[in-house]
Amino acid sequence: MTHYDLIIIGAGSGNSIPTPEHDDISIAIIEKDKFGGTCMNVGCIPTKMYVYAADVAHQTSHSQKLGITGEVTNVDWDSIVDRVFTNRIDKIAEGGEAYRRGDETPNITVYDQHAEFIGPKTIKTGDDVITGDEIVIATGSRPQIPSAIANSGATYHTNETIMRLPQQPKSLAIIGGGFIAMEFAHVFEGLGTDVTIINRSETLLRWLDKDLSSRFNTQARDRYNVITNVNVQDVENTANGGVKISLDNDSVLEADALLVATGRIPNGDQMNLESAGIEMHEDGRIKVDDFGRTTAEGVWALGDVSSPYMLKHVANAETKAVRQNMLHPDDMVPMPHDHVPSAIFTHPQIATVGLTEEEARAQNLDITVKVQNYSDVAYGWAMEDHDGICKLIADKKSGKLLGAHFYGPQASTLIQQMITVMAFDLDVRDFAQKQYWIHPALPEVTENALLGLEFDSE
Ligand SMILES: Cc1cc2nc3c(=O)[nH]c(=O)nc-3n(C[C@H](O)[C@H](O)[C@H](O)COP(=O)(O)OP(=O)(O)OC[C@H]3O[C@@H](n4cnc5c(N)ncnc54)[C@H](O)[C@@H]3O)c2cc1C
Ligand SMILES: NC(=O)c1ccc[n+]([C@@H]2O[C@H](COP(=O)([O-])OP(=O)(O)OC[C@H]3O[C@@H](n4cnc5c(N)ncnc54)[C@H](O)[C@@H]3O)[C@@H](O)[C@H]2O)c1
Repeated sequence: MTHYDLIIIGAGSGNSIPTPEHDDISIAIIEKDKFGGTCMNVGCIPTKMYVYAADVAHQTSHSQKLGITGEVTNVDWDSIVDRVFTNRIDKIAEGGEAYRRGDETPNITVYDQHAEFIGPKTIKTGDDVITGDEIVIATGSRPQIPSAIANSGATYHTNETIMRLPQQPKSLAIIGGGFIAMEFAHVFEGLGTDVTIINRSETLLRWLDKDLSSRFNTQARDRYNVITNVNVQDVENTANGGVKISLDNDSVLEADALLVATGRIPNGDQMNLESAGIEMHEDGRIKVDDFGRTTAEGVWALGDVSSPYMLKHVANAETKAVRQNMLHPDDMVPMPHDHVPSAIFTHPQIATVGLTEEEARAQNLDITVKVQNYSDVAYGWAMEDHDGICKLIADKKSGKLLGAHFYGPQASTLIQQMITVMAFDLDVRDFAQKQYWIHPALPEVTENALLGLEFDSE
């Protein structure tokens, strides 16, 4: 049995824990799959590389409003897969593992089998049993598959396989109406696949502010075949290599491929945590306190396996906090969960931070709300954009921003200023007035939205 000063389970965000400050301690990193984890290998980064290709293809074939007639005459799926994986992602994952196994980090030992606890601070991985003074659990999450699909025996894909299909499907059925479903719907339709979205509830992206979700649902229904208020009852493989999907409204549809995007479950349930005194919430997340400590002394958790937010920027921020808290127990920082933003890289982009109008009203807050159209500013005219909006919600008395929601081109970039306003607790009246706004750039939509808020003191 080998003992380490620190054991890290999971080389997604966990691989960023060791810094030069750890050079003098012995560390084990246990990663059963690829270094880089979900974000690098099957999540944020490759999906956005596909999204970018889809953005370009979509814009090419939708430029008539600019007086340009474009046509996408060929999508070379193999070259897209190569660009993303062979030429970039796979090399980075391999390089990351080689670095940790190599001479530059001699204090680090890599194990490559599944890890589970067999007692307090004691882990079995493959044939090895190792112990650690401190342990960080950063084992992420995995796709959740509805039992009707899992038990059907039919072929289905998740984010882990869909981007590496041997060829682009002519038709794709997607189950789910959340982040992953909407990003892949755009990717595949943008590249020329017929996309059908099958959703359990009426509304896609239903947690969005209503002004955004209603726009999105209208646009999605124009672009995709959207079937809502249904559950999948059964799936069968067809003779031609596709799938036949039976729904509980008695309809049946066929597609070349099926993507399941119905949420993710934290991986703590696969780690025999009880044997180590590590407790979980009912929803499967490992319980951690404000500083990332689990219920077992010396054991920490971060990222999707424990966080209320399954987002990479949150996992990164939690990694920094846990690193600080392990190294400096007298100067601990709380897990950073204030004003967590997110962006959905579908078409159009959607980005959001803080409260929706519905949430603010449910809390009886005294609010001022402004919805500003992209089409009200000069750059919106340049883009001929008729759908984009910036919606801001602020406290009527204090001038503090409570929520910001962008729907349209560059939403994920435009929102950054509003994240800054919230993080630094700025008064939006000052923020609008006391800086230049480049003319005629797209942030003028934010400037105008800010100027349109009505405060009590005015
Ligand atoms: C398709 C998709 C797109 C996404 N896009 C975005 C985005 O655009 N922006 C964003 O902010 N977030 C995005 N996310 C979410 C983001 O990927 C995750 O929040 C983030 O990767 C979580 O990091 P983590 O370190 O907690 O887990 P992971 O990166 O999943 O790392 C966990 C690692 O632990 C390993 N592991 C698990 N169990 C064990 C075990 N028992 N023993 C040994 N090793 C184990 C796994 O193999 C994995 O490598 C996306 C997710 C998906 C699925
Ligand atoms: N751009 C980003 O930041 C990004 C992109 C992708 C994923 N993510 C992260 O990954 C997480 C997982 O993404 P996701 O899209 O799988 O989850 P999600 O929670 O966003 O959406 C899940 C969808 O599946 C539906 N659903 C759940 N169970 C179902 C069932 N049994 N049958 C039918 N439908 C069902 C839900 O109603 C919902 O529409 C996200 O919540 C997000 O945190 C982030």
